[in-house]
Amino acid sequence: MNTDDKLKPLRERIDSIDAQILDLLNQRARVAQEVGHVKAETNAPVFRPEREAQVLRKVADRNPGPLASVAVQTIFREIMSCCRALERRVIVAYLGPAGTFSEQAVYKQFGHAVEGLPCASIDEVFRATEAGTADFGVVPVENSSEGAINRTLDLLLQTTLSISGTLSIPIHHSLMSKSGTMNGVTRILAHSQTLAQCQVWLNQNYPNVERQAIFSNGEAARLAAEDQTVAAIASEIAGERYNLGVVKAHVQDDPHNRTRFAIIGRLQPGPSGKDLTSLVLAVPNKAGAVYNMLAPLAQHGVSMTRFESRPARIGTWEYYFYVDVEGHSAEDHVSKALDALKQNAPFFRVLGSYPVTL
Ligand SMILES: C=C(O[C@@H]1C=C(C(=O)O)C=C[C@H]1O)C(=O)O
Repeated sequence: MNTDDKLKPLRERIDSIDAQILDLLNQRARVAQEVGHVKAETNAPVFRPEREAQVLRKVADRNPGPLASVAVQTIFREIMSCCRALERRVIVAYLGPAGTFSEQAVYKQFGHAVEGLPCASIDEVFRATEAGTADFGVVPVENSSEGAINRTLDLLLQTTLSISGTLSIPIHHSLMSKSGTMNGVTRILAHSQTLAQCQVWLNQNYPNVERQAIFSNGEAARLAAEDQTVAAIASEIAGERYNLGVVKAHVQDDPHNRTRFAIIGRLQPGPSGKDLTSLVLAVPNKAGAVYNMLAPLAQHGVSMTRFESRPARIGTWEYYFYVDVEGHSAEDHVSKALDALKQNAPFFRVLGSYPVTL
């Protein structure tokens, strides 16, 4: 038997399985439409991150292979995105233009059946979400090599929005230009964070080419497409969008470079069984204050997963502390710990409780 003869029955089996998958997908979609009708009657939120997190955890737990659990979750993320879009297409603001890592974060969290709303700054992402132009916003919170994104932390302090999720994505930067070479290039453009993340490599390889910080890597890529004297450092997705050639891939100094993003919105997700709570607080400037502030967490068996201090440039306090703890504020032990924290802290705000995702 030749190869084609051997493949024919296997392909027939795949065709018949595909027909069943298609049928099941549309059965699922029709149920999601019914969910949509129920929600519309009560004006209930379309996107329920705690439910989606549970669906994704369940498929990973049940997955017998040979497909990897992350692969199955990626597929189900998109299935849920399409089902959700039948209820209503959710609008998500992010730091634009298209092609930025923030846009990748939008798709990783919501799947591709959303309407992305590119914004010119982190401030504008908050504004568009607060004004209701967007249902949610996606903002960078911290980078593994460069630390906190201070503008986001400051805005989180003032906003009326809550955090309804966080996610982290690998950040791989490439040096790109229209010709795919550095011939004739006199300037390298990127966001200041990106230039900082690539500075050792740039010092070694292009010490004499001028570097210019601009508001986004996506914009750098767009400008490089228009100007032969400009190279951009950006994601390869941004490069593809603007038809750039890669001079050198992976030019970030840390190969494990990642950025964590927060989803902000008016929604306050319910408990999913595996959640985090983000809060911000301040303490008086005296000995032992931070120690005393955190004691209630240990007393109530609540683990802290993140602790970040930020000099207060706004408000009355010298430092604000951004703290993530395990659990949901609606859980008894967490709510008791938070009440006790509040007693010791002259400034205290829960930024949100939300499901843990990969
Ligand atoms: C179907 C629902 O609406 C959305 C879509 C979901 C899905 O496709 O499984 C899950 C949660 C919601 O974001 C629901 O709330 O159950």
